[in-house]
Amino acid sequence: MVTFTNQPGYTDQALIRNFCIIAHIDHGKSTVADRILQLSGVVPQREMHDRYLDRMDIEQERGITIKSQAVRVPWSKGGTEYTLGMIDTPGHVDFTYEVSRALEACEGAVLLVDATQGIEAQTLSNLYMAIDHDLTVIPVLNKIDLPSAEPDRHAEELANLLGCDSSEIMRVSGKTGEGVRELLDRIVDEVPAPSGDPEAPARALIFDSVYDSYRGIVTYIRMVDGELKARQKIRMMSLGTVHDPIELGVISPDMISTRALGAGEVGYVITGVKDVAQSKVGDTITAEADPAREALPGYRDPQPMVYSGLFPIDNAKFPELREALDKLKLNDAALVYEPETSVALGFGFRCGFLGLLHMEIVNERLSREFGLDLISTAPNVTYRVTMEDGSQHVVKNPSEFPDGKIKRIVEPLVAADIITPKEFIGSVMELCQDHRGQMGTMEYLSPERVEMHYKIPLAEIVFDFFDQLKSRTKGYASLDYHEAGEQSADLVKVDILIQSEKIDAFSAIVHRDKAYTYGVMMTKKLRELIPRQQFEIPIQAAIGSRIIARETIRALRKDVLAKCYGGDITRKRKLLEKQKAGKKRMKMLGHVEVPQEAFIAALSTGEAEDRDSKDKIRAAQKAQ
Ligand SMILES: Nc1nc2c(ncn2[C@@H]2O[C@H](COP(=O)(O)OP(=O)(O)OP(=O)(O)O)[C@@H](O)[C@H]2O)c(=O)[nH]1
Repeated sequence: MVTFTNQPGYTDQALIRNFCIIAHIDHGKSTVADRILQLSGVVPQREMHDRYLDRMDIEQERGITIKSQAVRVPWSKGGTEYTLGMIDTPGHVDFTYEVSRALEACEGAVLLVDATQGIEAQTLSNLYMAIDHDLTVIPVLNKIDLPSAEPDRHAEELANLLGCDSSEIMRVSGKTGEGVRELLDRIVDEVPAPSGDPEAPARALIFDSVYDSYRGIVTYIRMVDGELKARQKIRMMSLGTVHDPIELGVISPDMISTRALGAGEVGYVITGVKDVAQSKVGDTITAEADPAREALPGYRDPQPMVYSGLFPIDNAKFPELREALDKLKLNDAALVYEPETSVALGFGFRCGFLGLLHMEIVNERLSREFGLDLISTAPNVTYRVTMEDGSQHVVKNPSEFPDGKIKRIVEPLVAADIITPKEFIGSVMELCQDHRGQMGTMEYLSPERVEMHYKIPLAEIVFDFFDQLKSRTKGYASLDYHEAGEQSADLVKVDILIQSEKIDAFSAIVHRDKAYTYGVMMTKKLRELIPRQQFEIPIQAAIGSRIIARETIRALRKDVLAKCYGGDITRKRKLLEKQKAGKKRMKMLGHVEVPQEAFIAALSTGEAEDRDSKDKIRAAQKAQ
């Protein structure tokens, strides 16, 4: 086993191969990475566990990769010791931005395809990204140990796509390790060594960072030119700040400090700085003594696809939420946020995410890593509204939806690529039509499978589209999408009123055709969730001043006649009249407190969470 501790300087650039593993979700990237770690000896047998590089608990529990992980592994071929910089990337469409940053740090990409499934939507999108970055692509079929694998068929499919011979497609099993040794040899042979200038002033690209509560910000870098030495002042080029690094090193698979990092190497820098504003993904690090003139191109900021409000359940925790978001942002460059206030939920942040899974993961990380209990409002996309008077509004939140005469509302569109077995073409078309999709072209990838292209409003795709696609195609279809302009649409804002009071957290912008369904769904949900009071509570859904749905929570009534055994009818009537008048007065004065659990349940889309919150509310009611 080779260790890098106390390595005097840096590795010879000609012996470095930096590559990433890219694939559709679940095609086995992390499993193949495990075998590479094992074969190269960087992780001893007794410490090995499945998906070693998925270091977060959420990743292990869900079995998906969320963060790219860079690790250095030694590999010897023909008596020469090479240094491989390997990056395991996520496969889900929400984390494409992670993949694009990883590609920037590599010269080669191993494109894995599950030999039982063949090419899927993210296989294509990741391949195109790798080609865009001029990377050498090594195509590999994985899971060849499975009895249902059809390596010959899928090798043909992949060869057609890449325009190569099917004999060039490698075959491996991440499970048994078969073929992985040959894959590493091929990486050494085919992936070019980094081409930076070792003599030039130092330039290193920050491709990721993380907040460590003991050491402060840990910055992951790819050295492009020159070298950085430990204890030499460094400068962040876009921020202009100068730091004394307290440690430089490589990850193999844990952090190992080195005396220097040279051109082509992937490693980390710790400056001891705890202020999160001092580190920016995409920035260039240079040496203060001999600074580079020009920064590296960096990254394009990702555009959030969906927005949602995040509010601490305990409003006093607002400053903690701000701090947590600042720290999380270091490790999740795609997260954006700005302060927001809601009448119903208090102070919070309007956050932008790349999709619903991203939103779910951020929520979960805030709760696990920072111990925050949060309510998130229903997600929505960004709209542009033009008024009759010519004024323009960008609406990221239903509460920003302008009152008055609207001339035009524009919504974002995505180009969706769906790959499906041909027997499901009809169901996919139907689903896309239900979601206001416009069909584009359709291509056969093989006689059995087609790729369909659609333009669909983003708002239609981010919510339940993927689940429905999976259920209609028995799990066989895959989806990828990217931004594709805008279109005008007939959208309205639906408000929810409880006791005639508008509850801002429940407002939503929806297509006019779906306004009624939303109104009915929300009012019904709230009727079940809000505890009964001494008076009757109307729950209404409205577009402007027009009510489109209504539910009523009946009043709790005391049996005022309980003590009247027999007796005079007029006496009973009097008691009932008195009760009625009392209820009327209460209704006018009464204020409905919507319990926090009701907010959480009403705003969640998951059935299970719904049930859970309903149970909690019932238990609370019982306890009263
Ligand atoms: N039989 C068999 N199963 C495999 C092989 N490679 C991966 N798997 C299984 O396939 C599933 C997905 O593997 P992962 O390595 O988590 O896939 P991934 O591509 O890293 O997934 P994401 O990072 O979430 O995109 C796991 O249950 C693995 O055990 C293989 O070669 N053979």
